[in-house]
Amino acid sequence: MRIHRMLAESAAGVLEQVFDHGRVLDRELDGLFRANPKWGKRDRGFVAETAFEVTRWRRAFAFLGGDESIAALCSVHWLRCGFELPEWWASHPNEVAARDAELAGQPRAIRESIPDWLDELGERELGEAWDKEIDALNRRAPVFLRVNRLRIEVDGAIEWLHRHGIEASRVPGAADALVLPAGKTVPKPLVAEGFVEIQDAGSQRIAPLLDLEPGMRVIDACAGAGGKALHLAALMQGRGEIVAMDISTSKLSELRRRATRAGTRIIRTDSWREDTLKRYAGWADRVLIDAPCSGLGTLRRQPDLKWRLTAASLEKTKRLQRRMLDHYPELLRPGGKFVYATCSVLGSENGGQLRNLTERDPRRTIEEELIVSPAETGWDGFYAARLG
Ligand SMILES: C[S@@+](CC[C@H](N)C(=O)[O-])C[C@H]1O[C@@H](n2cnc3c(N)ncnc32)[C@H](O)[C@@H]1O
Repeated sequence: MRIHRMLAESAAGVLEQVFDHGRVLDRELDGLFRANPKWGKRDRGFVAETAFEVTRWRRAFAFLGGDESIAALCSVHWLRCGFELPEWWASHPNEVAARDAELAGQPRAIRESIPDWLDELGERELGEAWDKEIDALNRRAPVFLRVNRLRIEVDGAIEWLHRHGIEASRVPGAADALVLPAGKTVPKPLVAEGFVEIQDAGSQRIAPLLDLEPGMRVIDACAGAGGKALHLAALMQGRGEIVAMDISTSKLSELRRRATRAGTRIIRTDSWREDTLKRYAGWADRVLIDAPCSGLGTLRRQPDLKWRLTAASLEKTKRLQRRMLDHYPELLRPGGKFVYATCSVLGSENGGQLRNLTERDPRRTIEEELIVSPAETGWDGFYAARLG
């Protein structure tokens, strides 16, 4: 197999942005593909796969190639995929295959390609379980869909996808979820029809924890582009009121677009302002705090996170989580309930935060707790708990 020069250089350019300038991998690839609309599916696939796999296996590939440069890391990836390295490419590492056998004997941080500080933190917080969780978080994730039950039933969705040549299967443990075969996805125009949303099965476990009833008033306090808000609307069968809040107005406009597509009219967006807490105090039956977090549970889909995250940024995020837990429950009416959720596998962002809260505020009690382990489920890692 031959490597096309422009594609190889483009992949290396993306990696330079990610590794040297802390940019977000997905966004860099999106920008690149928008700037090169003539690239075919295979071209885009080659660039995306190179960028993702080199990001995921940065340290292991540096060990295999004996060189940390982006050119060498790409070479290792291509050699392992069976490509011939072109003579114009800057790096031609030797003995990659021979060093493969030695990789298994390297420290976990190298084998699993994570920064040392993060490996130490994972072990401190998860103990023995860290080994299998980080292994699971380094696997490639399949695409999961959530069937939009406002528009179609699960069997109907399987049938509809089949008619479009996509074989989807049910996911035990996640009622509205479907999974696609490895490497398959749903083309954008099909998603635009509103019958399904792309959403990991682990993420689909969060909204049901709110214990909703049609007609309730719900605040999704960190709604982002609405992955969970749309699910809440479906669970409420289109009856009641959902106020989707976020500090990002651009995410909320994306949410409005998705809500229209999904055929729900009960979601209203309202970006956080100084007086938001006061205006909505005591208003909601349910509040979802889907807090900003390290995102470590989603490393399969965002391997660049591990190179951007720092101990200092993690501490800052935890302080924000704590502030949210101190104030956002004020949005509840007396007797209302809230769910705190993260896509992290770290106890200190999850149960640790809630145990601190219940010590600070004895009125709060944990009613139900959910831990989604990537190693046990093959889904992204999530944590959620409902508090009364
Ligand atoms: C985990 S993401 C939410 C994902 C979203 N709920 C979903 O299911 O797609 C966390 C969100 O919190 C937002 N955020 C950050 N700081 C915030 C704050 N102080 N108050 C409310 N939202 C905030 C971020 O913009 C981000 O969209």
